[in-house]
Amino acid sequence: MSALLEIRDLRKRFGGLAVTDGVSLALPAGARTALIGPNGAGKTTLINLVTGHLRPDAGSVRLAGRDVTRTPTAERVRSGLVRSFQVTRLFPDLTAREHLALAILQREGRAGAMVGHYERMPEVTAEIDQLLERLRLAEIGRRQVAEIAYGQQRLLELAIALALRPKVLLLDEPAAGVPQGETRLIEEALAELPAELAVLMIDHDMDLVFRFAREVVVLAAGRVIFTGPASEVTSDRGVREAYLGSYADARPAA
Ligand SMILES: Nc1ncnc2c1ncn2[C@@H]1O[C@H](COP(=O)(O)OP(=O)(O)OP(=O)(O)O)[C@@H](O)[C@H]1O
Repeated sequence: MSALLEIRDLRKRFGGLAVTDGVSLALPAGARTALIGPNGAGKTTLINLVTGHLRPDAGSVRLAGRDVTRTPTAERVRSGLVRSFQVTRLFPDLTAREHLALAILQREGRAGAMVGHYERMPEVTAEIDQLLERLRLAEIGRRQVAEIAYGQQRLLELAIALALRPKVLLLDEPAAGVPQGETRLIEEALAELPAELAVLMIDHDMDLVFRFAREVVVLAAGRVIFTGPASEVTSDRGVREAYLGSYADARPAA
């Protein structure tokens, strides 16, 4: 089957620096791929090129076979290319339910101004209930974001992303900043993502990477230096020496 997300020979320079230097990768349906690499390797830039927040100098991005290299971000989202919202993009005085109503209305192409009336839309409230249940957030649905724990805010980001019905989901350090006791809930939510969804996750936490990802892509100085099964990344000499440091002896969870 052809890839849901296909990146071909993508290039981006900032001044004299080739930050994305001929990157190609493909995610089929159901992919669980981690994008790792040292600070400054170009991970965030690559994600920004894929979402359309940045424009590449060369190369292409295809979504479900369609070239979206020049497509505006909002249209990519509507086509199923979704990046998880960051906590910093949540509205502190809106409730979790209101955030999900906004995402659902946006997906349906209905005006955000209707969010004040969403409780009178049974199909919207039913979907909100389902999403909250799925992310174990049912109890805090009516609380303002400012009042809920940070781990719950990160679960809400995932719920919002799922409300947009993604085909491809890009996750930027989904558990970063979450206190130890709450990371299990995030990992459970990640483990329960729809099977057919293609997921690309950036993370520095190698324990999380090994538990989540089946495939790992290692980026260094803007180039892919390894693509392969998570079980093989730590035995790759170049990756071991240059990029995993103290994790070089780690092994994927059985
Ligand atoms: N808008 C920009 N203008 C100029 N240089 C930039 C810009 N954005 C990123 N860079 C540079 O590009 C390189 C790659 O940055 P990027 O943030 O993509 O790396 P990263 O792998 O995500 O790093 P980290 O793990 O620290 O988040 C860095 O050297 C950074 O300074």
